[in-house]
Amino acid sequence: MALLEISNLTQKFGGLQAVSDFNVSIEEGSLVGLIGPNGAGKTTIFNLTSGFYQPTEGHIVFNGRDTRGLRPHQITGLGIARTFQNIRLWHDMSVLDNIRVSQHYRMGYNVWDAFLRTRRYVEAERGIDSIAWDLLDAMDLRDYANELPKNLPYGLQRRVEIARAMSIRPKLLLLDEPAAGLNSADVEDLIRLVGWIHREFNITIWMIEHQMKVVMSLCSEIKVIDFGATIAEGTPDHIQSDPTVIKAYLGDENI
Ligand SMILES: Nc1ncnc2c1ncn2[C@@H]1O[C@H](COP(=O)(O)OP(=O)(O)OP(=O)(O)O)[C@@H](O)[C@H]1O
Repeated sequence: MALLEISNLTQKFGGLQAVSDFNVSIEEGSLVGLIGPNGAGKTTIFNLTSGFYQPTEGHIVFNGRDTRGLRPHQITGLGIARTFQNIRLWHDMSVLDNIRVSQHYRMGYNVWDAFLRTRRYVEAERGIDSIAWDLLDAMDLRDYANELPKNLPYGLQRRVEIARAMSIRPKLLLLDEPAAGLNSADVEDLIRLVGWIHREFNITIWMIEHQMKVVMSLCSEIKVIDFGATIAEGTPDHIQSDPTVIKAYLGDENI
């Protein structure tokens, strides 16, 4: 059984059909790309998968469970973490606190435990700290633990955002254009980082990306959409030479 099974997914915004009968089956442990021209519906598919929108039609089944009706934090609880096209960090909290805070949804203590500083509270907080420091070490961020993200270069902010997503120990990591806004050295770092995370944590990754270099170096399979519908799928080599894909990106006159 696939880890993520999306069938007949359709999303309408008023008269606009942003996603149209979209299907995908993502196997556990794979690293899969989702590409397509601007406005093709990629982020909408991620927003549906992570519970930000409820689909007009269709089903999203994650780890055997239909996610319809679940709120984003419940979907996070099932093991889906994501990053955003425009980095979303708490810029006035330290890097360490950004990573700590995302784990609180599963802290296992209530407000009275926190108020009375019970053993349950102290142990849960210790666990959160230890995961956060382990991740900072693993992702070469320890030196920046006490910095505010807004004071870091963009490439490091992206790294912090990925570390924060990883702090919930997801089964599936959704990366929405992780290379957006990065310079070429940072793109190389990102390729290394995502490849390393995939291997080290044996995690399933689904990635939207415009930079072909990133997609082609990392993904074993790619799905291409245009106007909300799948137009091609296959290996990077197959996709690169598919005339339908070239036409979608460049228009008829360039073929
Ligand atoms: N909340 C919304 N309300 C209305 N229309 C929306 C909404 N979200 C997305 N759309 C529209 O749906 C279409 C698909 O948008 P989406 O952001 O999913 O595309 P995308 O493939 O991620 O594009 P890009 O590569 O530029 O990020 C676009 O026409 C967009 O304007």
